[in-house]
Formats: sequence, C-alpha cells, structure tokens
Amino acid sequence: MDKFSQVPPRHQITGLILAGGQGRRMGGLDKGLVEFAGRPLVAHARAPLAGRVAELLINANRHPAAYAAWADRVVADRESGYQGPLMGIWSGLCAATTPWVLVVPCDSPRLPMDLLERLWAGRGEAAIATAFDGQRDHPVVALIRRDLADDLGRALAAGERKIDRWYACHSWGRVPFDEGPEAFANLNTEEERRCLEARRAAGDREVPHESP
Ligand SMILES: Nc1nc2c(ncn2[C@@H]2O[C@H](COP(=O)(O)OP(=O)(O)OP(=O)(O)O)[C@@H](O)[C@H]2O)c(=O)[nH]1
Repeated sequence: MDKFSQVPPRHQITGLILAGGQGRRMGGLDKGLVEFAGRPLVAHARAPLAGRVAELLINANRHPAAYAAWADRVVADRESGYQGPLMGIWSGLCAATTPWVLVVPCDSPRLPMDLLERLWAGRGEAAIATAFDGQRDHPVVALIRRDLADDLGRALAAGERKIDRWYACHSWGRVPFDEGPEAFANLNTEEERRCLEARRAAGDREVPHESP
C-alpha cells in the first residue's frame, strides 16, 4: 500500500455531528449551542471535519435554524422521543450520500484535528472504526460505512439502543490515539464545561478560530 492510499478521499466521506440529545445534565440546554471559549460547542466539533468531508451534517432535534449556520444540512432524528445516539447515527447514515460517515459528538470540543486521517488509516478492513484513548473507547467518535444503515434500522426496530452492542455485530476496529483522554473529554455538566474551559484558557492548546 503506498502512502497516498492512506489519504482519506474527501468525496467518500460525510461528516456527522451528533447534537440531538436532551442535555439533561445541563438543565435541558441544547448542548451544541452552549458556549465554550466564546463559540458554540458545535463550532468546535466542526473544526476537525470542515474542509475534509464532502458534506457536513448536523443531527439536531431542536433549533435547526441555529445549527444551519454550521452545517450543509441539519437532519433530525427519523423517530421522535429522544431515543439516544444510535438513533442519531442511523438518521445521519440514512441522510448521507457517501460510502463513509465520520461521526463526532457535539460536546467534545478538543478532538484531534487529524481525527479523520487517523481513523481512516487505522480502520484496516473494519466497517466501523472508533477512537480508543488508551483508557477508554469513544463509540460516538467513529468512522462508519454507510451501507450499515439498513442493518442499524432493523436493529433499532428490534429495540437495540446500545451502541457498543450494535458495533460488536460488525467488523469493528479500535484505533488508538496517544493524546490521552483529555482530547476526547466531553462536557455533560456546567461544572465540566467550566473546568475544561479554564484548562484551555490556561494555554494548554490553541483551538483554531473558525466562522460558519
Ligand atoms: N440524535 C440523538 N442524539 C442523541 C440523543 N441522546 C444523546 N445524543 C447525542 O449523543 C451524544 C452523547 O450524548 P449524552 O451526553 O449521553 O446525552 P445528552 O442528551 O447530550 O445529555 P444528557 O441528557 O445529560 O445525557 C451527544 O452528541 C448527544 O447529542 C438522542 O436522543 N438523539
């Protein structure tokens, strides 16, 4: 395999930001629109995808107009009732038109900028490749083959809601990232948001500024 075969082909990949949750631990706020370091969280989630994918989708169940500024298309869950991230992934897979979909959560503002390159290079023959930070798997940071959409639809119809259990039914590769857990930190509470913002302000990493 030559080195160029490891470059992710942009036209084959859709970016999908999952922002369809209820944000209960943040008092019901629409988490993707919560400010982090002066910009909405969705802007940070977008940074490692922008310019690297054929189309950028945001899966959101509230405030579609606000999200539209950060995406090519906003896609709501195909079934109502906040049924969890697997429903968001299925909704994105169904809406995508490329063979692969790169999924990221809206509430992890420090993902590696070369996330796609590394998942692509590390996926091997797997149909699903997820990030592993050396301690934990991050199932919602995933490169997934779009042709699994029908299977996922059937699994959801049969009541499946657990991401790992559905992944385990397919060829699933875990791609190690040596940055450590900080790069995949996700914000569930206002306190976590404040702490991560303070660490960032302390200067441990600069996040590139980007406008919609
Ligand atoms: N489409 C969709 N995405 C969801 C749903 N629930 C969670 N997510 C997404 O999955 C990722 C992880 O979500 P969590 O932090 O576990 O859930 P949350 O709803 O955002 O927050 P909590 O209500 O506090 O659990 C985030 O990117 C969410 O936007 C859902 O019902 N539908």
